[in-house]
Amino acid sequence: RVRRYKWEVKYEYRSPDCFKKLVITINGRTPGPTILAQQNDTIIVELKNSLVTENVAIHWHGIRQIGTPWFDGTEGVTQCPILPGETFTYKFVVDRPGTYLYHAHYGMQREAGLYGSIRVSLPDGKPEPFAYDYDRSIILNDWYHRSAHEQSAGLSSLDFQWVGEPDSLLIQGKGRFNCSRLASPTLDVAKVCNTTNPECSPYVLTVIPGKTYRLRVSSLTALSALSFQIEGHNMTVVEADGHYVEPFVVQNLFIYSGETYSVLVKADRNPTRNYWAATHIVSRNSTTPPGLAIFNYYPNHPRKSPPTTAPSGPLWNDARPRLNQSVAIKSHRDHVIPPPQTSDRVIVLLNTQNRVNGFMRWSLNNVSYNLPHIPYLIALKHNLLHAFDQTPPPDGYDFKNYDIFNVSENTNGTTGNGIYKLDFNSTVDIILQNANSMSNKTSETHPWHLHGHDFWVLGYGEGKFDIYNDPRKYNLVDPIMKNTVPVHPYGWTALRFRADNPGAWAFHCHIESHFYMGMGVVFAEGIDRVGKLPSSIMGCVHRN
Ligand SMILES: O=C1O[C@H]([C@@H](O)CO)C(O)=C1O
Repeated sequence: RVRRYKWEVKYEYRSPDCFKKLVITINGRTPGPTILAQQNDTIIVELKNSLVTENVAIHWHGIRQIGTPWFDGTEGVTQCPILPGETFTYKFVVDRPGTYLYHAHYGMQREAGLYGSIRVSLPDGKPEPFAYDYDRSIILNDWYHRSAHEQSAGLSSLDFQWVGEPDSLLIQGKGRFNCSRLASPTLDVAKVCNTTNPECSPYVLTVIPGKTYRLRVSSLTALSALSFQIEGHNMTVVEADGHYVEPFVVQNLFIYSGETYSVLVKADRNPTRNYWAATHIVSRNSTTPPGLAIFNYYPNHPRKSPPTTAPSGPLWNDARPRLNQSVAIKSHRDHVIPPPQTSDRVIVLLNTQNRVNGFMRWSLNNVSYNLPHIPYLIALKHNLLHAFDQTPPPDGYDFKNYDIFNVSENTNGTTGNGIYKLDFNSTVDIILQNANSMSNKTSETHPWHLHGHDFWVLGYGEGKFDIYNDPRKYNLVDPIMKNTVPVHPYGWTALRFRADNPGAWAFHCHIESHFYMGMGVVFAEGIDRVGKLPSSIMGCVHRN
C-alpha cells in the first residue's frame, strides 16, 4: 500500500510549555502528524518548505532506506537541502514493523519542534510476541526558549556560549514552564508566558481499568538523557528501536535521544484516581523541572490532578542503574538475529571535547567533523574528488598513552570531512570509547545513532576498552539490534554491523549541539550499487 502525506513546514508561534516562541510546525502541528503504516508500505511525503528564509531536510530515523539512500534526509550527506518555497518528495518503503521517528536533519532545526512519530505495524493477522489491548505513542523532548539560531551562533563563536540546561521537558509536545520566573519590570510576562493557556495543559493518557497498553515511548531530546515512569505502575519493556526485546520489568525507563521503546503497562491500580507520568533528566546536574503528564483512569476527569506529589526521579549521577538497563536489553528469544561471530574491521572512536583554533568542538579520535557543501552521496556517485577530504579519518587513538579519566593534557584537535569507506558486505565493529570532557571530573552520556543500518549491541564496559580481553565478553548469542545506543560516562560500547546497504550514512551523537560541534562520522559502502540519483536531491551541485 502507498501512504501519501502532504506537509507544509513553517514557523509559527506556539506555547508548548506556556512560553510563546517561534516553533517549526508541520501542517500547523508540533510534534508533527504521526505516520501510520504497515510493514512494506510505501510512504510518500510531499514536503513544502514554507520557512521563507531557511532550508530544511527531514530524516526518517530508524528506516534503513534500502534502495533509496538518497531519501535518508541528511543534509550534506545524502541530499542538498530543500530551499525555501520548494516542494520535495520523499518516497521510501518501511520494510520492518516497529516504532520509528522523523525529524529535521539540518542545522539545529530539530529542537525548534520539527519532529514526529512513525509507527509501522505488522501485516494483518501476523501476531506480535506479546499481547495488549491498545497502542499509544508519546515522544519525550527537552525544550529551550532561546531559538536554535541563537544557540548555534553561540556554539560556533570563539566566545563560546553553551546552550545550558533546557527550560522545560515536554511529553508529546506539552510541558510547563513556571512563568513567574520571568518576572521583570520591563516585560509584560502575561503576553509571552501564560500557564492557563490550554496549549500547555499536561498531556493526558486515558486508560480503561484492567486493560493493557502498549506505550511507545521515544526521545528526541536536544541534550538530555531521561528517565520515564508512571507513578505506581511497572512497565515491561518489549521493543527497542524496532526489535523485540526479551521482556524485562522496570519502574524507571532510561531513554536517550533517538531511542524508541515499547513498554506494556497494565491499568491495574486503584481506578478512582489519576496518576502522574513523569520524565526527569539524568546524567547531567540539571535544574530543569520534571515533565509531567496525567495517566488518567477512565472515567475520572482527565484534567484532575493526581492526589499525590509527582514522583522524584532517580539520582542524576548514579550511572549504575543506567548501565544495568543497557546490559539487560537482549533480543527476544524467538526473534534472535544472530550476529556474525567475527568482524572484518574494528574502528575505535574516542569521544572527546577539543579545541580547534580556539573553538569548542567535539571529536572522534581528536578529529572534529565538518559537513561538506556537496553531499557525499552525490560526490561519491559522480566522482567529485574535490568535494571532501580524500584521506580517511583515523581508525583508533593512542590507546597506550591516552588517559580517559582526566582532562587531556593536549586538548587541541583538528577538523575534517573525510569518511570511512567500508567494503561492501563486510562486518564492522565500532567501539565507542568515552572519556573525560574538558571539564574536570566530567564524562557525559552520548547517544549514538547510525543511519541506514541496525547494529548488534555486543557489550558495554567501564573504563578503557581492552582490545585483547574485552571482545571475549561480547554477547554473540542474543544481542539486541538497535539504531541508537548510549555510551555511558567513562565507559565503552561495542557495536557490530554489516555494511550491506549501498549509500553514504551518518553515524553521530544524537545530542543536537554535539553533532553541530563535530561529533559524527560518515560511512560509505557499495557506491557502485547505488542506482541513479534523483535530480531532486542535487540542487546545490553544479555539474557540467
Ligand atoms: O558541549 C558542551 O559544552 C558544555 C561544557 O562542557 C562547557 O560549557 C557541556 O556541558 C557540553 O556538553
